[in-house]
Amino acid sequence: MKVAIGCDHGAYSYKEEIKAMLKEEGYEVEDCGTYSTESCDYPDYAYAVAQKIVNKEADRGILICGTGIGISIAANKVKGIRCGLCADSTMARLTREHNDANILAMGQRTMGIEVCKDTVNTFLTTDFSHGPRHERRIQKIKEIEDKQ
Ligand SMILES: O=C(CO)[C@H](O)[C@H](O)COP(=O)(O)O
Repeated sequence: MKVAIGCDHGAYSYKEEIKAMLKEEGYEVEDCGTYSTESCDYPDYAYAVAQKIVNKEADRGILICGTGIGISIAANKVKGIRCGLCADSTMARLTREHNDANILAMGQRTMGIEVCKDTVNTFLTTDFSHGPRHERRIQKIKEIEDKQ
């Protein structure tokens, strides 16, 4: 599985730790930045990771900012992106099973690194549940996108 990862300055150290963990676990990782703690704008990295997903250059995305809020809002503006902001592995499991989320968002200023790592691992190893009710609801999300 190929994973695209991105962050802003507020989450640079977690991005580096998670990238190292994923490589150790055998994932192919594309680092979309940022590449330092210099102040930057989270929408730029949300867009970069989202483009990797919609262009099928990556299977899943991981985005991290201070809270995960801004970067998830930005990613969800891209048609075809379902970015779940998750604070633990239960949320990660449910956003895969119910929402078929293709990007996980988290916050470095709100979560511990070990919880983030568990959340990432659950997100990457949980399949969509494929129930008719979930598929119907995701179809309705797509219909909202098409109305814009
Ligand atoms: O969490 C975030 C967005 O939701 C950002 O990481 C945060 O707003 C950056 O703040 P600052 O520029 O003050 O470091």
